[in-house]
Amino acid sequence: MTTQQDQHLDLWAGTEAVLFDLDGVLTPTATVHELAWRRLFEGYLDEVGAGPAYEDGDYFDHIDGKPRFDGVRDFLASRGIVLPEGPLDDSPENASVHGLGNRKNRIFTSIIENEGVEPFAGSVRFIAEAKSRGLRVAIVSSSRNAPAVLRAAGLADEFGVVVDGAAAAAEGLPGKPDPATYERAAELLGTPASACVVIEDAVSGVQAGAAGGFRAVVGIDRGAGRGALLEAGATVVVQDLDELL
Ligand SMILES: O=P(O)(O)OC[C@H]1O[C@@H](O)[C@H](O)[C@@H](O)[C@@H]1O
Repeated sequence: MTTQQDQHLDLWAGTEAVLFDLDGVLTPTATVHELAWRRLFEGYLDEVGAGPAYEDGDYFDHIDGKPRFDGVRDFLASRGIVLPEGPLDDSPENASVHGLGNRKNRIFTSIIENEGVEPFAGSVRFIAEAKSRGLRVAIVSSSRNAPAVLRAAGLADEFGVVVDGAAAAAEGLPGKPDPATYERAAELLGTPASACVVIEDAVSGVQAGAAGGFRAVVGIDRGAGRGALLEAGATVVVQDLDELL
């Protein structure tokens, strides 16, 4: 149980930019990631006969919000399994960190292609409100699929700055919970961290925002749990961005 409480937040006063996580914040794709990870690890644990079985909590405890291959490593570590890294483009059939990550990605992209992506209506309204107030906006996502998800959701033209998993890897930036990707987005927008608000749904992402000295971190509880997000350093926790309009 958390002892943390929401703090007072006057959202618009003193805010010059909003840095949005993508999956679970603007689009319901966090649940698609969650499902793809479940299918991957249920299949893998079954294949190698390792236990304990994959559970819902595993996603939030070891994977949520982190870059793809960190998610593979951290989940396997929870079961005491260490696999070779393999090459970045390792075959999804191979039992390596990159092979398993690529296997998960094959599952994720096939779900997105079949089902499409509809953004959260409250988040679309929030982006419009922020822009109408003259605020700068950026995406900071651990996902290498962020540009494709933004396109599928019809949001690609809204953001001039997108720091995604591929950009972070190319620049050698550590992933969430490290604040480096958020700091890079603030730098690209030309806005000091103290004037940026971070919006996140994952514990690792809230930790990244809290560690970066940003003006505020808004947590959206899409399953991680209100207490866990406050404990991780969220200034306030909401169920939907509509609540802040
Ligand atoms: O495998 P991808 O698309 O590069 O993304 C990895 C991660 O991307 C994040 O945005 C999700 O919140 C994670 O839970 C996910 O595992």
